[in-house]
Amino acid sequence: MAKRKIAVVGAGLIGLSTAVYISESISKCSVTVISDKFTPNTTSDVAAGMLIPHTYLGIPIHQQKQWIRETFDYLFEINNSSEASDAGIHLVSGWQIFKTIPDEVLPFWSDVVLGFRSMTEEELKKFPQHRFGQAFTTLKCDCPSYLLWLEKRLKGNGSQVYARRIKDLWELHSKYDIVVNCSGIGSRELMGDLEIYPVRGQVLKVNAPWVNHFIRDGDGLTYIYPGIHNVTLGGTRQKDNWSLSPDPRSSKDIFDRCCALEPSLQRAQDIKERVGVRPSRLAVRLQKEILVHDGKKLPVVHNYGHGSGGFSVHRGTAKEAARLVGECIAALEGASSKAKL
Ligand SMILES: Cc1cc2nc3c(=O)[nH]c(=O)nc-3n(C[C@H](O)[C@H](O)[C@H](O)COP(=O)(O)OP(=O)(O)OC[C@H]3O[C@@H](n4cnc5c(N)ncnc54)[C@H](O)[C@@H]3O)c2cc1C
Ligand SMILES: O=C(O)CCC(=O)C(=O)O
Repeated sequence: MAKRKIAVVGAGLIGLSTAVYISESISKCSVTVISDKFTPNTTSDVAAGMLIPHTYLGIPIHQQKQWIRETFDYLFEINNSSEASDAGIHLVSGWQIFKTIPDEVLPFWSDVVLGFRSMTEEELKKFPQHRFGQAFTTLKCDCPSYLLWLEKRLKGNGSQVYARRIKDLWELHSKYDIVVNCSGIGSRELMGDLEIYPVRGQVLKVNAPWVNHFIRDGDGLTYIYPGIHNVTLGGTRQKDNWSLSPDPRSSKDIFDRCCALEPSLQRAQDIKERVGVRPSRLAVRLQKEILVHDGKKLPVVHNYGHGSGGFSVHRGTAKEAARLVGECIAALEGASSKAKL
């Protein structure tokens, strides 16, 4: 049986992790990643890389929890292997703090991360403006390192990677049997999907190696995430804003908010501004679609719209996309056997 040719459009966290999952789990296919941008120039490169879930209002909680758990387990295995440093994966402990007691004292993902508990009164003394807090250990990655690691894995198993902008997925029809669309915010134009919208995020990457614990304000706007090479200070969430230029006023505001939580950051050095546009959608679009032109068909699997939580669920959504690709291959095999009869 001939190998089925799969094109994956997009080389962010979602495209590369989906391509890796397909190439490592489906034997009867060859995988090619096609993208107009690669690391270090994708939204995924800007991500803080914290496994800290964001709720998708349009997806059942049990489904989201499964994606988070699959992602946590996968990254935890990398963390415990000799690949950890190359992949940029590490564990990090810290606090999520709240000015008022949240509705969800025990979030649905509390048994996925490690050692989840309420903060003690003693711990809360460090944050006089906050009344409640949660302490836990989760996984974090240095996203540019992880993207390079995923790309290396792909090339190592014989997959191809090409730079090209796709105007219409149908362009890929003559060369590929199945297309997997992981174009993130690019799907707004590529698919004409107006349900996906940009949410601009600005962060600072600073040198402050003495900061070892993460601190996240429960409102999701202010966070301090220590990583391997730097500490990420966030952030902003600006709906319908496409600007990739850093805004100096936002940088000052971020810095001041983070210093209010961790005053030692006043001594931080080498401050760099980074901006990304989150591909936000009520629900991740994870589904099959058959494109039809002049009686010819092209099966497409969509995997885009991960918003603020792409890193936290990427392995789970990659697995689901690969399952849908498997269904497309089975349908193509069924159609070609019927044609031979
Ligand atoms: C400031 C910030 C901090 C964040 N922190 C976290 C975090 O800590 N934890 C977390 O879980 N998530 C975080 N996120 C969210 C996370 O970054 C996204 O969910 C994730 O990066 C989305 O990945 P993606 O691959 O879909 O998109 P992208 O990284 O944007 O990749 C899309 C790819 O598709 C390509 N493409 C698009 N259109 C076309 C086309 N027409 N032809 C060819 N190629 C095309 C692009 O070039 C690109 O390679 C953060 C986001 C921001 C902005
Ligand atoms: O929300 C967080 O705490 C992690 C960073 C993030 O996901 C974001 O800024 O979108």
